[in-house]
Amino acid sequence: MEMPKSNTPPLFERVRIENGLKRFIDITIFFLLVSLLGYRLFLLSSHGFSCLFAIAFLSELWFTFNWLLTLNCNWSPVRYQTYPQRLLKRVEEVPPVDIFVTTADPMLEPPIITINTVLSVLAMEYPADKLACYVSDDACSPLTFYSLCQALNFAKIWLPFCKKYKVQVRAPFRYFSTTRLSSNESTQFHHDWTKIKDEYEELRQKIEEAAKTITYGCELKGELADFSNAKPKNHPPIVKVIWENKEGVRDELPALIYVSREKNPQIPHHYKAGAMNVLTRVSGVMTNAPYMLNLDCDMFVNNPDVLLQAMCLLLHPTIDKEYAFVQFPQTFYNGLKDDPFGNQWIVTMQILIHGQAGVQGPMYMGTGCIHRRKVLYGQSPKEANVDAKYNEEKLYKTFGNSKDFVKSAIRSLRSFADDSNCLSSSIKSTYEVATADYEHNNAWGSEVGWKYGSIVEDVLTGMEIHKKGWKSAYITPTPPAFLGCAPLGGPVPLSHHKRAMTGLLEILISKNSPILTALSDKLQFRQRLMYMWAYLIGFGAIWEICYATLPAFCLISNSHFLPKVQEPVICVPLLLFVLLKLRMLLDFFKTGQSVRAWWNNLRMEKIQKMSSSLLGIVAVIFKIFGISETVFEITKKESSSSSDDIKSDDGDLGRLTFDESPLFVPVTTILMIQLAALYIGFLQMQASVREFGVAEVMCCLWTILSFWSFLRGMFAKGNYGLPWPTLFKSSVLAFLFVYLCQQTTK
Ligand SMILES: O=c1ccn([C@@H]2O[C@H](COP(=O)(O)OP(=O)(O)O[C@H]3O[C@H](CO)[C@@H](O)[C@H](O)[C@H]3O)[C@@H](O)[C@H]2O)c(=O)[nH]1
Ligand SMILES: [Mn+2]
Repeated sequence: MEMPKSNTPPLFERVRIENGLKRFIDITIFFLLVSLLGYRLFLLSSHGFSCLFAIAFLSELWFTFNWLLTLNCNWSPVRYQTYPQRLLKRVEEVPPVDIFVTTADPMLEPPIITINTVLSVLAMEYPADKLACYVSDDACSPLTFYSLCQALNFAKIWLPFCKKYKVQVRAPFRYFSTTRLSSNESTQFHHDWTKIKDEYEELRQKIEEAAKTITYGCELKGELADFSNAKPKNHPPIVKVIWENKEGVRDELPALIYVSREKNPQIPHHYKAGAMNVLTRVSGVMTNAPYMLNLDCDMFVNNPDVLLQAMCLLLHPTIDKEYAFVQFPQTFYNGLKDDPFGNQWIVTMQILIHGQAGVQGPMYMGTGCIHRRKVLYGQSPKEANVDAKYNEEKLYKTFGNSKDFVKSAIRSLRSFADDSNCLSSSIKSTYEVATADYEHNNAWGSEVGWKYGSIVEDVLTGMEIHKKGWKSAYITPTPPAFLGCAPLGGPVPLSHHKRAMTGLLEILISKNSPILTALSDKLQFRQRLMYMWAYLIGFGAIWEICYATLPAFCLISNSHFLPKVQEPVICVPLLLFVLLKLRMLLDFFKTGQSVRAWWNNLRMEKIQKMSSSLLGIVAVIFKIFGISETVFEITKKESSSSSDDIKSDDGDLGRLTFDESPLFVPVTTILMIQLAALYIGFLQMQASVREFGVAEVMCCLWTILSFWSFLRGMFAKGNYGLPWPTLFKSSVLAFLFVYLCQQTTK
């Protein structure tokens, strides 16, 4: 525990997590890696230079370096314990919070999902007059706006119901699909429950019906008239106050505001980061709360106390100037059994991020995070005098030309509370700050707000905050704070991963790279290593691919790169292999997962490295050479939003499905290479022109086993089968590889 002593009990505790066994394993692995390097150097010096050994050496050098980075991330984990009950006794009033929900495409992100998130936000356990929910719609969709208006009507009965019965899950679709009536409850409850469920069902159907009639370009009347000429990528700003808590009533509804920033095809909009900056400004001129919580449209509030939890850290008297943001884990509700796509991130969220929390703090993950507004306005820790930093001219140069916004920014930076003003009266200023060219010639996206330059704006923005010397905290309450939806099936999980890898690598080569700014920023040394680790995940794919094709090369060209079985050094790579897999298995057991889940994650990790990471690298190379820009492709959300959600027992739900996406080509190619290598090795053995390379054969078999789903895909039909063009491209590439291997040995 690291808390200053005082007579009042603390609002939170920061507790070290013991992990002696893991440290021991990690260090052992490190020494084994070093021994392997030593062995490689010895071979290189005694046998002379060979390309094969050089590649093996470089790969192993990479693995060793990367292991040091991994070790750093896991070395000193901490967890936070919060006491919201004490907070309520201590403070007279909790501070206002602005909540941002982003959505960008009504097809990929059906409005019913967004409104469920919004409903869960409106129903949080927090004084309603302190909350305002801003929904950013990057598609300018009349359907989304219509759905929000309908959702508001439903909220008027949903909120009282939630508060009366202390409902935990306040996203209706989830609540009704996970709770059933039992005879223990009162008849009044039965009556209310059935009524609300019917109302929700009606709301859902209304939106479904509307989806058929309300489309872009159709004639719209009344409140929707503003959308008549709007095109998703070309339209003026639209800001609408759907609900305003006019009298500042505690038990009423929080404010709800719809924001669609202007889009102009000539002006870059910077995807989500751009949307977040507009939300920051619009909320600045409207409510200007000192704290901002942001959520993806599919991340609903699962624990209604989250804001109180976070306030335990943010309001703690002695550390007011330390924690810039509080991050909650990304947890998913639509997880399939045993995590077949390896994207539930359970080990990451329950183990790895605690490791990050033990240094300067967790990275910002883009959703489920509460920021201090003034930090995003560029403030550094312990920076007292705002007036000295900004003169009038500098203010406009930094924050842009809106008088009202600049005024609000000054108040934030001075930590002045804003008097509640009438939202509708500030509509005019919101239009001003939501224009597409507002950020021209000022500091938005560079010094203030969400940072531009990477499609993982979150990690970049968080790093820039850490660079100022701020810390961040990680809270993992039970039940989980927020729940989102992870992509299932087809190329979606892979393209999702590819986008992350592209974005991370983008930061590494940008001017913000923590290598370049090492002398001028306040990142702690270990925190810098942590960011390096994250940025290099994608890059590591190159070495993984080398290492996966080396054994195949050896079998084809009748050579060796690993020790023979009779040599005692074989223990080193063997032990390394076992320990690495065992270490991962221990993490899975510790988080209550099965051996199956471990295996699924293991193979998916390997598949991801050789597909999405590889293509991520390619995307970044294209960007460097100006061939194409990196794009934020929105992930398709599953819309299991009806209240009667029947869990499908379909055993094939977790099976990988394929299409002609280039993502599937590299893995298929590598798989074919392994198969060809085994076959050729076998033929040569028959002809007894060689000894048997046991280690190499084992490596090939391991890769084939990891790519089993692809092997099945080579023979399956329909969605489960690899399509002909993919098979054809891969065969050509594999054939080329085999041919080249044979050439080198001639
Ligand atoms: O032009 C855009 C593109 C996306 N979004 C929103 O961004 C969010 C995240 O998009 P999604 O496709 O779901 O991406 P994920 O990979 O699931 O998002 C993770 O990764 C992103 C980039 O690192 C972070 O911004 C997210 O918060 C984090 O959940 C969604 O609410 C979108 O509506 C926009 O508002 N405008
Ligand atoms: Mn998402």
